[in-house]
Amino acid sequence: MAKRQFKAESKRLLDLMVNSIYTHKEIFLREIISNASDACDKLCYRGLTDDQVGMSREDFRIELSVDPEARTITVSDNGIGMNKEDLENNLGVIASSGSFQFKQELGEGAADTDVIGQFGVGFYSAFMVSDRITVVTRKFGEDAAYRWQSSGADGYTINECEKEGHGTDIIMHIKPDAEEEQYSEFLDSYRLQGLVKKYSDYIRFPIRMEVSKSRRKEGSPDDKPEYETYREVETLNSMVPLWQRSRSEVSEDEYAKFYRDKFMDYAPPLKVITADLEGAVTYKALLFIPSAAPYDFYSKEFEKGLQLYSNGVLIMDKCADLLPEQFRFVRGVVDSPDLSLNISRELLQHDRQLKIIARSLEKKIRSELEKLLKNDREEYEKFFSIFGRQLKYGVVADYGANKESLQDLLLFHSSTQEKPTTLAEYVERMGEGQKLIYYAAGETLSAVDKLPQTELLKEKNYEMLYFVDEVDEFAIQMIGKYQDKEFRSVVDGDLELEGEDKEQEDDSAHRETLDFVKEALGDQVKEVKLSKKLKSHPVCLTAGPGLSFEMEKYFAAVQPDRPLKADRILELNAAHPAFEALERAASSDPEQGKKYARLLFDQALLIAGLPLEDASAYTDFVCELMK
Ligand SMILES: Nc1ncnc2c1ncn2[C@@H]1O[C@H](COP(=O)(O)OP(=O)(O)OP(=O)(O)O)[C@@H](O)[C@H]1O
Repeated sequence: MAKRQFKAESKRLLDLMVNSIYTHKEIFLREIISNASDACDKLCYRGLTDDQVGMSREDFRIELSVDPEARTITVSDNGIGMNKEDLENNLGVIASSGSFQFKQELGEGAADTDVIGQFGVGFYSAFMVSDRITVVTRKFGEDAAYRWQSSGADGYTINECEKEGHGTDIIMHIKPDAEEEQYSEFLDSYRLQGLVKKYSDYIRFPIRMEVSKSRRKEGSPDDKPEYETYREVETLNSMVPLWQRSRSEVSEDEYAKFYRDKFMDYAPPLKVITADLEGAVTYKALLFIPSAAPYDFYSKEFEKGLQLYSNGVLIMDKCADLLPEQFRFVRGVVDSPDLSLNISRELLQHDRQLKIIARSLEKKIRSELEKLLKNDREEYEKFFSIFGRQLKYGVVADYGANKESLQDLLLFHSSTQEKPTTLAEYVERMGEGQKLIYYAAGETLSAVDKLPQTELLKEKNYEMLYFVDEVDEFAIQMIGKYQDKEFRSVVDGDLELEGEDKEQEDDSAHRETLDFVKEALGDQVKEVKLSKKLKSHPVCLTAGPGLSFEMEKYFAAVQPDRPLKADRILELNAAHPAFEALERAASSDPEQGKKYARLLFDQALLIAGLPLEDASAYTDFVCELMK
């Protein structure tokens, strides 16, 4: 038969196929196997209403064979098969193929390789690894069989031939090795087995291949065992995906094994989440919260994402769009029959469906965490110690778009509680007169606990949240108010305690001293005032509203070339002997008074964990006092 030409557009798609980058080429097997599975499905479906078929689900199979000498890989199925007309219509027209339409939507030259890597491109992907493809096929219920052959863009031929039984053999003639592309690797049966496991493990018909195995020779002595290789047909795929089975049928051990194998984790997951939705979109999801953070979790290198399947066939290994940032630690799989390997059905529609799935997963994960918090506090605390920081980042991200949905999942250390507390629990413990939610931030719990600014609140038995994560203050500022209660930094803010005001009057009694200190320190401090918070300590530093010291430290670390500086307000304890000494020196020996002012300021910087401007001058002066 004369050679027939592909439609003009088809040639362009073939070009795209052949020139795609190498790492994506391995998906050809997935595509060919998916087609074989579809063909089995079609006949199986017909068998439901047509007695002639005489086959049930168990009778279908897909066979994979490889001939390294002839350089061929063959995928055979006993599905519906094709007649001449089908071959013309299905394998002669690539223009209807999904990736082609997609490429047209994107415009010339756009993201070619990603299209191929992430989505199905159908039968023609076999040309990425083959220089010739032969299809031998016989349609169910018909006598004639046909051989379709093509070497790519220059067209194809169809001839009648012999074939026993219905179904299709796809014979791929693998390209010779090129400089950078070792096509021969696909002729290695281990490599093919690996590809089936990776992409087609959940195809619901057995994918069988004759494989080499080794066994001990019968009768060989124990002390000198001899081995022989033999060939055996093996089913390569596990067929039933765990996520298709209902939760009650699967043991925790099975989930744990699946998780470890699939996500290469040595530890079992902290929590298993299953979701099964039918409606506007239908999907099943099997998600895991790991019991340890991957080493690169809080770095830019970490890639979030869920494995995306369409009816058991892997479409994307890490689909980032399915996971919101705050839950980026979740691993797992999502399978939706609504997503096709073929992206032809308008990419936009896919996008919309992905979004619906993502939104539904977000809700599901959140409600599972809420349940865990409510029902198994210990386990939740464990979870929070590993991934809590990510939830706080989630509060801050996107200008606080998710703060309401996340705020009740947060835990903080508390000055009065042994275990971390939620905001709701804190508010419930608040006394009648307490208007604000107090917090203190610092580098470690013990450093925060020793901050002089916490003295007064401790004395009055007020509870404080202790922040030691750099993101804590940002998260709290983003939340703004919780149950109508404002947050107030013990370190930086006015505590607004009842009966505080009279101390304010005393300021005037020491006005001269305070002005003296301000003048001595100049622009280094914004204000010098008497403290309402200090009890036994002589001095502390506060930042006032806005940027806090912990935020200043954060910015110094992440953008050292553009540091942001918090205001420095020096608070002095008028009841402390050090203040009295300062006051005396200020009037009798101003030079000495200036040194005292500097000394107290440096001490305040040290307590706040801020760098001293001149550390050696500070130590010199302390030594001088010791003389
Ligand atoms: N093994 C097979 N048995 C029967 N028909 C087949 C087989 N392989 C391919 N076909 C036919 O050829 C058509 C084209 O296949 P192709 O893989 O290019 O696209 P598709 O399967 O429709 O979409 P996708 O891009 O999702 O794979 C199929 O729709 C099917 O009708």
